[in-house]
Amino acid sequence: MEQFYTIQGEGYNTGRAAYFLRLGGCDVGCVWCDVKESWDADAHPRVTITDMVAAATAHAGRNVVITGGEPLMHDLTQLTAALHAAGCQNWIETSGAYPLTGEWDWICVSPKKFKAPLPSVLAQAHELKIIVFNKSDFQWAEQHAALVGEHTRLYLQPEWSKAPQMMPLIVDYVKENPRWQVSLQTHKYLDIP
Ligand SMILES: C[S@@+](CC[C@H](N)C(=O)[O-])C[C@H]1O[C@@H](n2cnc3c(N)ncnc32)[C@H](O)[C@@H]1O
Ligand SMILES: Nc1nc2[nH]cc(C(=O)O)c2c(=O)[nH]1
Ligand code: SF4
Ligand SMILES: [Mg+2]
Repeated sequence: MEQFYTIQGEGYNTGRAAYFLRLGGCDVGCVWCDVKESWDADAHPRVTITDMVAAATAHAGRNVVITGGEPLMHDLTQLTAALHAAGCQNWIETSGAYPLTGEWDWICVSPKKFKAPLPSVLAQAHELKIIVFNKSDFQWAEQHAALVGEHTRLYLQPEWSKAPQMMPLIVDYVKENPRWQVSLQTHKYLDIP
């Protein structure tokens, strides 16, 4: 759908330069999704793997974030192998609703109520990033934290439109439950892609 070189705004790798490949297509249907224009894969031009790798390696950075849309609706075996061959670190942003394909250096799973994450994907997550839209999401977060590995980093990120109301609750929750960390969509505050 789109490609851009920016700073990873969210989660564990916040602040690091990364080239983003946003793949079209998602059927998860989050009511608050901030890229609904990604949902229809056919609305976007097709780009070859060769062109994606060339674009991703045309900058100084070698971190690549594959996101979407839901990137795991595509078989990512060939794309991630080509990126690795070109010297890239492959990071994914996924809801976990589809089986994991591809070779990954960092897996961020952000599970959704609208389409359940697969236990096999949760088990491989380096990072669990829960979007907090209302108070009940803390309990929901704990249910998913029980399904990830013992070393998985745990993040609570406010849904953007609810951040003013949810942020005080997230701050209190993290102070009481310090195995969780705060994640903010810092790129939105910085007004960068
Ligand atoms: C647009 S999604 C694409 C990747 C994948 N479909 C997913 O949901 O993880 C990228 C990240 O943005 C988060 N996100 C989407 N809309 C958001 C919103 N309104 N507020 C906060 N985070 C949001 C998602 O939870 C996910 O972690
Ligand atoms: N800067 C920046 N960081 C991000 N981290 C995850 C994003 C995404 O939409 O997947 C995203 C994004 O859209 N921009
Ligand atoms: S899974 Fe990701 S891309 Fe799909 S609707 Fe939800 S936030 Fe948007
Ligand atoms: Mg985004």
